[in-house]
Amino acid sequence: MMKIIKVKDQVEGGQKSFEIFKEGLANNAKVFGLATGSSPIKFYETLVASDLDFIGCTSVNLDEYVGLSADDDQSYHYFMKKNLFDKKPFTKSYLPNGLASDISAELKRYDQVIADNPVDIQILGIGQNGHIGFNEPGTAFDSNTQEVQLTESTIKANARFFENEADVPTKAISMGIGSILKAKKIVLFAYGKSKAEAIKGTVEGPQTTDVPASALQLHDDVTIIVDEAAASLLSK
Ligand SMILES: N[C@@H]1[C@@H](O)[C@H](O)[C@@H](COP(=O)(O)O)O[C@@H]1O
Repeated sequence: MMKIIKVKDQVEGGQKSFEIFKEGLANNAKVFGLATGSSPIKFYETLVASDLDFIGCTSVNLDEYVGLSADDDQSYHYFMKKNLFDKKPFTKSYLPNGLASDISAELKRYDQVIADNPVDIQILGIGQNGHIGFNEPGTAFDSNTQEVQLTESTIKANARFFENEADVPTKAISMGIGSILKAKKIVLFAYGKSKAEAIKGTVEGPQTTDVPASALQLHDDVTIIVDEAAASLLSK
């Protein structure tokens, strides 16, 4: 089932998802699936300002760029440290290793991490083309962790975080859609007009690999937090 929560802005969206995390912790959730990008930033700020703590908990992130080290300030490792882990550490935090010399061994390792740490609550953003994690259009709904070639549109969209578009890595390691769907509960954020088409496809479109997030229709506990612009193409 998909539940849509319309919010006025990212601050309100952050508060709504904070309530979901808080309730999850109170109900013994231990493993949190985390995401990067701009959409969860206000949510992380809310967590940081709160008195919740994640000692005894585990985090598992969705993805990492290939070729960036954990201390590169464009890496997702760095993003998570800066926005959350430095202030609210988890007892154990996992991300794919973007510098792994043996990528296929790294994919296996990460699948094992996911199998050993079943996610209670998964946070997601969404790409303009409907990607979740870095699962671009065409990705099978039952996919495991994989190395992905980023599409031109994703590289362009993410170029805003880099000095030059040429600096954006062209590959990433991403948890698969099948793995994402195994989370008990999923919370997806989408803000702004550039996400409206993707949200329409996710919620009202057919289940199609052309819109990776439409796979979420297969899950029974998805909350979609949207602002007015991102919700603007929904029929209700
Ligand atoms: N791999 C990330 C996704 O996990 C994220 O959802 C997406 C949207 O980012 P933003 O929230 O900044 O729009 O960007 C990247 O591609």
